[in-house]
Amino acid sequence: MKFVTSEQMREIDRYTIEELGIPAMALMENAGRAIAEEVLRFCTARSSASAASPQRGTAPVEDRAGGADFAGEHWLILVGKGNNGGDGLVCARHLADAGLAVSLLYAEPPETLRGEAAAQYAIVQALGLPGEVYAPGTGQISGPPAGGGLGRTRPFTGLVDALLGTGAKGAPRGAYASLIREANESGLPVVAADIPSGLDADSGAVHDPCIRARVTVSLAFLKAGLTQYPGAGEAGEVTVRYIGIPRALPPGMKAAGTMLSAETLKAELGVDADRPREPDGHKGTYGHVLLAAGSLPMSGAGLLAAKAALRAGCGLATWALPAALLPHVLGAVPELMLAPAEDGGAGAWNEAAAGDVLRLLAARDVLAVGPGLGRFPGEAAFLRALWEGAARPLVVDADALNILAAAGGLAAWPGREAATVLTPHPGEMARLTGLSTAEVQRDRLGVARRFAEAHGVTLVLKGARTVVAAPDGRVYVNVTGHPGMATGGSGDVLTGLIAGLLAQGLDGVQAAALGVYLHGLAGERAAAGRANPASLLAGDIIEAL
Ligand SMILES: NC(=O)C1=CN([C@@H]2O[C@H](COP(=O)(O)OP(=O)(O)OC[C@H]3O[C@@H](n4cnc5c(N)ncnc54)[C@H](O)[C@@H]3O)[C@@H](O)[C@H]2O)[C@H](O)CC1
Ligand SMILES: [K+]
Repeated sequence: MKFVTSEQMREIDRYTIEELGIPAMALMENAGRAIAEEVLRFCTARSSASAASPQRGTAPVEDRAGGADFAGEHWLILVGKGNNGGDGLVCARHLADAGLAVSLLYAEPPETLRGEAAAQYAIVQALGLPGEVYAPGTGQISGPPAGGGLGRTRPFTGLVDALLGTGAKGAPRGAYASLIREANESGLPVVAADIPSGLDADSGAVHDPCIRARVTVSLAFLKAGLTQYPGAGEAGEVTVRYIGIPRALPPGMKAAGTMLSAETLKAELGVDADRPREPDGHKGTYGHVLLAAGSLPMSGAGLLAAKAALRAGCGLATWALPAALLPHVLGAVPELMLAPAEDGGAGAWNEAAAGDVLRLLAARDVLAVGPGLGRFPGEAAFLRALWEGAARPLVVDADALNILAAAGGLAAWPGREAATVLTPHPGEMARLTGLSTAEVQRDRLGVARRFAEAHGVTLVLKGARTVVAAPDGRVYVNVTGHPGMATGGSGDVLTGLIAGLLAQGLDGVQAAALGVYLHGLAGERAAAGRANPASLLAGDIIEAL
């Protein structure tokens, strides 16, 4: 599934209306109807859910006749002054025709409505749908007994947020802000039109206030801000509804990004998650991964990454580690080959060890550097030697990223020919970019895309809804995963997994996208198998691969 920015959506609207000639009124009609259908779906689910779990001891309920009964529903439509509000007016009409009680609450006097929204206002007036202009603090939403508003006769059972859509700029202002606060305080379920009002449609940042929706009906295309937290968390269940805007983007327009799924991996990246193996495959067919990882206090990171690479299906894996550590990890993973890097007996890395790694790499296909590497004198020269000397696909993670950042970041480093994948978590990304972690998290999609394009690397910005940004600007968002995966070593597993896929001939973007997808899927499966998912260990993810 593709997603777009609000600016792209405005251009898509313009192109559809002005170049293709599809009337804006038709689009608004379809939008309002789609939102109404999602409200009805919500009501039906809620009533069947309550029916499904009747209070204990109540009298037997006669089996409901087929069609749902919405007689008990009273929905309040919060109407903004733009076309989002117009969608809400159309929605109101369709809900009324489905038998729900419907009332309208206008953020601003409806006389300020323009264009199609004004035309829709005239229709709801002709139909006599009750409405009031919002008066802050008069309890119009809270209904009886506190307020004397529209809900005085019958309490509301739900709200439609048609206040602000892709035309919003900045934090909700004035009446919109207090209306959003009252809506959230009412505790009533909210179905948001296009996006929850108060959400930044492009980054997923959440203004104060922002509607907390149970359902968000994204019109025509998924909006970028709905793919990243915290916005994704405020949107509730997101459904994208076709409203008559062609699914093909206007000529020359590239979507802001694509949500990863088995289908998009195959269609977009030519990667088959369940790729069958050739019958005559042999160890050499599937590549050989070299890991430069581990140090005295963190030898496990190297083991996890190496094991994950093998589980990813590479033919062979060699773990280069400081010589003093080697005896202690002998046999830990029998399938793994070990290679000592000169450490002077300290169990730490040093600048000279880069030569050992490059010599080993000559007979191997991929290098992953970073898990458990630690910090050490000569670290920058060590990493630079690998960055420039490794004419192979390279995965850079963890301390290698921190060393890179401490050495001044990639701006001063030469571009690399071979595939290069960096896998920072938000804190490491902050150090790499000089931003604060909060600034990274406020615009994950933009920060990742700009970095990947600027430095010609594949950038994996980890976290819920991991972002994979390609050197050519393509952006993918991963939706697999589980909170239980926020555990030490989970990142080491991902590094090994991506390296293992690179060793099998995938390019940087393919390996990163498939890697994050499988990593999350494995985490879900590992968590599902545990009574308490919080007890998940990184090793469980490897076993689930
Ligand atoms: N254009 C189409 O063909 C379709 C549009 N659809 C819906 O329209 C909205 C976008 O509508 P737009 O008129 O551009 O703006 P909004 O309704 O989102 O904005 C409302 C209005 O509010 C003012 N405003 C902006 N920012 C703020 C703020 N921070 N606080 C208070 N007020 C603000 C400003 O005047 C805006 O104009 C889109 O989301 C769809 O819902 C349909 O999908 C059909 C096709
Ligand atoms: K909205």
